Amino acid sequence: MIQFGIISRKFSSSSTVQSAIKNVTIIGGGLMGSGIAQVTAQAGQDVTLVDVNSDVLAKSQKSISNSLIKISKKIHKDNPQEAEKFAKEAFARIKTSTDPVSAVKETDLVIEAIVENLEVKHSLFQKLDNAAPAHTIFASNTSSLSINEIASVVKRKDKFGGLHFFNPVPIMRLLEVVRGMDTTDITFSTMMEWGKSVGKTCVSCKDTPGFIVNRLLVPYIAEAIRLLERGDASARDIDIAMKLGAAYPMGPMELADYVGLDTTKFILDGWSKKYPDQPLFRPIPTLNKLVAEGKLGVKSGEGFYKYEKK
Ligand SMILES: C[C@H](O)CC(=O)SCCNC(=O)CCNC(=O)[C@H](O)C(C)(C)COP(=O)(O)OP(=O)(O)OC[C@H]1O[C@@H](n2cnc3c(N)ncnc32)[C@H](O)[C@@H]1OP(=O)(O)O
Ligand SMILES: NC(=O)c1ccc[n+]([C@@H]2O[C@H](COP(=O)([O-])OP(=O)(O)OC[C@H]3O[C@@H](n4cnc5c(N)ncnc54)[C@H](O)[C@@H]3O)[C@@H](O)[C@H]2O)c1
Repeated sequence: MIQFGIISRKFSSSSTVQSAIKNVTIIGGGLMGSGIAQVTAQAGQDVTLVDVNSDVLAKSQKSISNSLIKISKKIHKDNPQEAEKFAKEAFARIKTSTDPVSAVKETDLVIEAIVENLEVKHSLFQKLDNAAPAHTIFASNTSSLSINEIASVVKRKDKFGGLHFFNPVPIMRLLEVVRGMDTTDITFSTMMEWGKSVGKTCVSCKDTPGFIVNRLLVPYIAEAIRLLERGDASARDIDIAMKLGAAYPMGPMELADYVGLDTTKFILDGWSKKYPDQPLFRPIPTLNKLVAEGKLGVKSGEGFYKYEKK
């Protein structure tokens, strides 16, 4: 049975966070950014969700609205009016924008959830560093890049860290909070407290490839794709095996489709370039072919499986 951290937790942020973080800007309105915006708004904080693509923002607003309706019915299961009010109020706390620079002018925390590419993240953070107030904390939701390398282009390295959420953000209860080499104690504790304030259980990890979860999960997914590639078992049988034999909620092929095959490929490509001697990180022709064909998993309607387009 899935347990909702957000339900069992009272929506009272700790006093430190209440005074430090009132206004949060999420850059990247895709799969992860929309979920992060939602949980932040559910916790009573004001959010600006930014994407360069206004169509993405429209799609995100729709998915946030649907998700909020489901979640609010669970939180207020005996009170439909309260449920409707909760969903409405949370939705109203989320503004959208296509301009990252103006969106960070009055924010306390920026969480970046754009494409998994170091150069693109650098270019964004350089612009934001000049535009955001001095007190603003910057965090990246990167799956696989080094927090120190992302932070290398900003002046506020002491106010930079990793906040790594899991998909689907409104449901998954974990948040990995990552300290860079220059992250100060106050920045780190504010990030931990903020994570708790949005209903997540926080674990901390050094700035090491994949932090905790992805260092274990990505090689596992990669090995599953290699098993398929060798013709040892079908995608369906690999998934059934891991669900029924290891009690995983999704099999590795389903999970790769869910995470996004492009994101999975970006992670492996980055790691194999950086650690060429590690066989677990080597590129996988089957994965590369699917991505080249635009088969990115659930979000594109096809990956290892076919999906109804949303
Ligand atoms: C790569 C990155 O850096 C890191 C990562 O994110 S790695 C990926 C981590 N995520 C995972 O491993 C996810 C594994 N999968 C799961 O936990 C589950 O399959 C799942 C929670 C996604 C879906 O659960 P499942 O029982 O299979 O399906 P489903 O019945 O559709 O959903 C369960 C409940 O969650 C709800 N739900 C699912 N997604 C939701 C969302 N986004 N918002 C609100 N509710 C949602 C459903 O409505 C359903 O509610 P119900 O029980 O009241 O009907
Ligand atoms: N997919 C997952 O399961 C998952 C889980 C945890 C972390 N992450 C990480 O989160 C980040 C986002 O992943 P996602 O799956 O949400 O990707 P996504 O492709 O769904 O969304 C990324 C969004 O960023 C937007 N974007 C790109 N450049 C931008 C810019 N300069 N300014 C503003 N918006 C910009 C794109 O238009 C797109 O909508 C990546 O770093 C990824 O590694 C992904």
